[in-house]
Amino acid sequence: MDAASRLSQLRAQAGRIQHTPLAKLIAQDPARAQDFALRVGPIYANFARQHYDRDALAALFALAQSVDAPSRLKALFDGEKINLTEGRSVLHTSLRSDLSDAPVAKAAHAQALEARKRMRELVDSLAASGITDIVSVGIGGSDLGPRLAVDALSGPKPGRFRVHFLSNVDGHAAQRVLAGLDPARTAAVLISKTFGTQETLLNGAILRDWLGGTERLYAVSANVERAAQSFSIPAERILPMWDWVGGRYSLWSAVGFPIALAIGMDAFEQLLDGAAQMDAHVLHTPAETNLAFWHALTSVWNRNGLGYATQAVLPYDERLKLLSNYLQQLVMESLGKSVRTDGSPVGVETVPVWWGGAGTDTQHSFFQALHQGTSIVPADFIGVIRADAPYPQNHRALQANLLAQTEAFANGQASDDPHRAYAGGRPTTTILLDALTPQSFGALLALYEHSVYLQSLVWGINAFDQFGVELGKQVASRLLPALEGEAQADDPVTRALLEQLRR
Ligand SMILES: O=P(O)(O)OC[C@H]1O[C@H](O)[C@H](O)[C@@H](O)[C@@H]1O
Repeated sequence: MDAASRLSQLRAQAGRIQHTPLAKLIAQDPARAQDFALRVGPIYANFARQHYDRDALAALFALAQSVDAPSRLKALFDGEKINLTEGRSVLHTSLRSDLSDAPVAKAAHAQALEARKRMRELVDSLAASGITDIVSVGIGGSDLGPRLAVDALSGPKPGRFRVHFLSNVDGHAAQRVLAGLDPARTAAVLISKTFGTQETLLNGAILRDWLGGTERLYAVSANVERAAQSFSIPAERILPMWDWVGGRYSLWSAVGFPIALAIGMDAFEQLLDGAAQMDAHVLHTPAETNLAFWHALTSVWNRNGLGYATQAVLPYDERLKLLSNYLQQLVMESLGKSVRTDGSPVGVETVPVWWGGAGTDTQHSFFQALHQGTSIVPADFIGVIRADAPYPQNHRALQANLLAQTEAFANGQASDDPHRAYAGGRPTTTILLDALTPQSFGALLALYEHSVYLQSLVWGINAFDQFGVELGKQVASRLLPALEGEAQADDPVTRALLEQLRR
């Protein structure tokens, strides 16, 4: 049976068990509490509270085999041009791992090591200077990963530098970031794969003028010439990236320069080691015991089997509060497609809307809807076993809440009063990190990356292009003159709005 038929049969599979309460599925097969769980290094994940059974899982693993998922994973690591619409290799794994003998992957790994050496030298030279603050200017993939990593991994003690992030083209963002900073003690890193992104070029110009010149300006780009020309930055202060790294997969490259400045180069390399550990697991482990396969197939089940339209990510750790922002780009920019790589319609639903936030705060905002709303929202709960904060009673309370929520979501609670009844049947995966370290954090992000790629294989879509974001950019550049002068817009509604904006 081909993948398309297997995919469309997931609905029938789901129909078989959809009306069996999740709590009953678990009670009928209590061994799933152990059997539906995996550990990979510092990460433990338990899928027992997903609304499937062993037969459904068998169908999902058969689906993965029918798209040759293991050999296509190898194709990614080997640097085959799997980004078909742009004719590119996709080698973010070569930034942290050396798992392939293919010459193109070997060459990419060598380039990555060389860039890392230069990055260490730049970190050291900045550390030896009088600079106290770094402003990282970038957006999308050139912002979200470093911003998350710095927030997650900066310890309670101040590091060598304070690292600030500037992404939004809204001038209030620049105003806020620069307030209180001293230009004489600040350096700026302009990060842009293309060096053609409007937001980054405008904010970069603000930084250059505010710093009073280009002396403390650094850049990271795949377009070194453009970076050098447009901002007069000398080559020794520009770190490279390459067209074989997608923006949303790039924090492992020199795009991670702000991470290395915030937590140190050694800790940055530990982050890469954690991702490398996950890479080796995902590449070398059979699907049935492979964490990325479990994660990806669970997402496909919730989307195409059960038909759930959104997915939440709920870290029970304040340090991971930006994870949902990061995953929104990783997952939704990668999988937000309606046509297959050959241009034909996908024929099934693809990416759900990803959203979330940190517990326990979110319990007091949107959890009501998750417990009793009419839409069922599958969720990844992420907890940390060992706390590093000095308040053990708070950590126990945090963990109790995580356990309580996932249990209540699954089991619900009957009541004669419909207002006080909980239907249950809300599926969750619980992911636990031994501790939040650069390694475990790197492994976690690599897990999500691989899960995204595996989902794209099942749907037959290209996870590595993002043409959908281009149209808005084109229209914006057409409309800019209309805001600056008298030019008119063709669209009648835009014209009416322009009249208001020009008042
Ligand atoms: O790194 P840059 O070239 O400046 O691109 C920054 C971002 O902008 C684009 O709109 C893409 O949608 C993102 O994938 C990319 O990460």
